Amino acid sequence: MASDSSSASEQLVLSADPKHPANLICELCRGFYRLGWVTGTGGGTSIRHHDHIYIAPSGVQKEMMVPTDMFVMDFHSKEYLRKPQALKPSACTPLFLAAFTKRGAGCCIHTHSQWAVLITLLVERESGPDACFEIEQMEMIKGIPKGPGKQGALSYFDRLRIPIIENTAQEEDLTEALEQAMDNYPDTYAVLVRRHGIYTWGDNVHKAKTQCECLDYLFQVAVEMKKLGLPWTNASLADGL
Ligand SMILES: CSCCC(=O)C(=O)COP(=O)(O)O
Ligand SMILES: [Zn+2]
Repeated sequence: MASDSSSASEQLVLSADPKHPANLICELCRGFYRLGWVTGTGGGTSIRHHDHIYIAPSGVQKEMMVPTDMFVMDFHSKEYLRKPQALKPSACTPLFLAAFTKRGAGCCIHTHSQWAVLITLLVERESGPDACFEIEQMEMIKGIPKGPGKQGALSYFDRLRIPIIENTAQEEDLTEALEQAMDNYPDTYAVLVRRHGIYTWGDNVHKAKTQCECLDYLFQVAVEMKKLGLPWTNASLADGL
């Protein structure tokens, strides 16, 4: 029979509600796996629900996870309230925390999408604060909000800018650069990681997921445009790029 403390720990993740964060993370990751976003154990997602942060384990097949695999952290103390035995929390945890603390996000998604990776290789600008992917006059730009504290979404004629940071040997070592990119691009809801993928976040799960879908669509279109010699922005059209 389970002890009181182990059953209290299970209560944090066991629910018949499909919208419970522990159920949602498993369901979302199964969908993301089918899109090629979280294959080979890479990528993942984390949800903040009130004062609880739900975090997947590290190095596991993200499409095979069950709710009892989830770690739960207290948002304020950053103490783990639940630590499944023999598992480690995702190496992406400090990056997810940056989205929750610096941006007030309710959900953060990390993908290893090949379209995101290709975009980081196609952006010609050098590394540093100016390294960013830019695109305009694409319908799916309208799926991205204008910025934290701003009303509404970008318009078709707005230019979408997604900063790019350089990859590091260890996932957690990306945290400082990700936070710097958030400061340099106060309106951004995503940061690309060169030769690695993307971190994107939203106010809630629905927004993080749909924003991630819009971005991935734009990255795929942009890669195909590049192959056809088509410019991503009017400025590059004027420059003859
Ligand atoms: C082959 S995946 C390499 C690690 C990585 O980039 C990643 O996103 C997964 O981290 P986790 O600790 O959640 O497995
Ligand atoms: Zn990764």
